Amino acid sequence: MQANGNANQRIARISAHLNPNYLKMEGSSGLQQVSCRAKGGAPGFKVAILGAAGGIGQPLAMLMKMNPLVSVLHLYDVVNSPGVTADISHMDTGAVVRCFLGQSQLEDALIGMDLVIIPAGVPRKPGMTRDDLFNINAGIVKTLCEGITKCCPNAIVNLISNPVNSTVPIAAEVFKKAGTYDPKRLLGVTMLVVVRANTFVAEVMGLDPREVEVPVVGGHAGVTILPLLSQVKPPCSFTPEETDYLTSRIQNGGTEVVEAKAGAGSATLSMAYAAVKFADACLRGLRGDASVIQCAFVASQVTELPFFASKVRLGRTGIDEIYPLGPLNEYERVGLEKAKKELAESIQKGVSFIKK
Ligand SMILES: NC(=O)C1=CN([C@@H]2O[C@H](COP(=O)(O)OP(=O)(O)OC[C@H]3O[C@@H](n4cnc5c(N)ncnc54)[C@H](O)[C@@H]3O)[C@@H](O)[C@H]2O)C=CC1
Ligand SMILES: O=C([O-])CC(=O)C(=O)O
Repeated sequence: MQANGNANQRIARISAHLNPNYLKMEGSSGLQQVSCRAKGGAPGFKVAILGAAGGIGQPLAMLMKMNPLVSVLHLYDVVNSPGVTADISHMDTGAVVRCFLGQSQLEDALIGMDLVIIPAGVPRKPGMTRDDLFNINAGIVKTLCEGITKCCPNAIVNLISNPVNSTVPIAAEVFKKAGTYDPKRLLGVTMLVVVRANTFVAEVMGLDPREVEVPVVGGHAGVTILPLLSQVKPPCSFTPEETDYLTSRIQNGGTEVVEAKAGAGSATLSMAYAAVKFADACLRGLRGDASVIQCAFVASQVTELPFFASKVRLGRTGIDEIYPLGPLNEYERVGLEKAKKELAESIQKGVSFIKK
């Protein structure tokens, strides 16, 4: 009897994580009892996704469940996280998946996390800029970051919500206010523009995109996105027409998807791919792998601006090193000045949102 009692308690505990309403549901199947005897995940990192039921959140959750470095995956949203969690939890990979629904469960979702990925917030519709999302997404990011300060102040934060050029400064100010700010652990995710740049350059040059590396610096909106085509690996030389075409296509890749989706949102699938590529790099850094380098929008002294995207080396405590921009050609120097002007305003807007 005692053994059955313990087993039932285990069933209830595990099932409650999958679906907070489970305890109010009728019956429990034999299959659920068997699953309760499982060990509960391989060794690895604990990752939370905030906004896990969204267009990015769902494929991102699926791909993180497939990542062997993840042992525990917390899926938090203000709607629909039970369905997403139930679905993903059936995948026969190592990570244990747990559901968190609504503001009252935010802190539980965050306790003990090593990495928090934030794709929460509204996406663009045709005709909008990323900055048009500020009014809604700034408040969402502020609330989520307040939760991080309380529950996992040492977690690495990957911030996806737009406008990244302002939401990263917002997050930094929230952390500063709480006394938990560590600039090495806060990273704005600009990986998607790198992924696009690799793809578009490969198309033009007839290369395999997996073998192309384009550094993209600056920020994550319009002219603040600055691909450094003079530093592409393998070394490529572009005509002025190719340079114009590639720079413009990389800067407007997000808008290309927003227009193609015609009101149904912005990039979600390529973004989930990029977010996982970036999160995996952060986890490999945390594990102690050598030479894990990616571009990200971070607190920086590479320019006179307080935040800037450039190549960073990831390590056991987040960012280990931020690389200088390297030699720029005249085209890139002009682009850099334009990028800095717009970036300065977006950064200030984020800072003022918290300081006001
Ligand atoms: N950094 C980048 O490269 C990219 C950023 N984005 C941005 O990512 C964000 C999300 O995009 P999608 O997933 O397409 O939007 P979506 O609308 O499909 O999903 C957003 C999710 O956030 C949730 N959410 C809203 N308020 C929340 C809160 N307070 N706490 C937790 N979750 C909350 C919603 O319930 C929804 O499930 C947008 O701001 C978008 O602009 C999109 C693509 C690329
Ligand atoms: O364009 C958008 O609104 C979403 C985004 O940041 C991107 O796809 O790069």
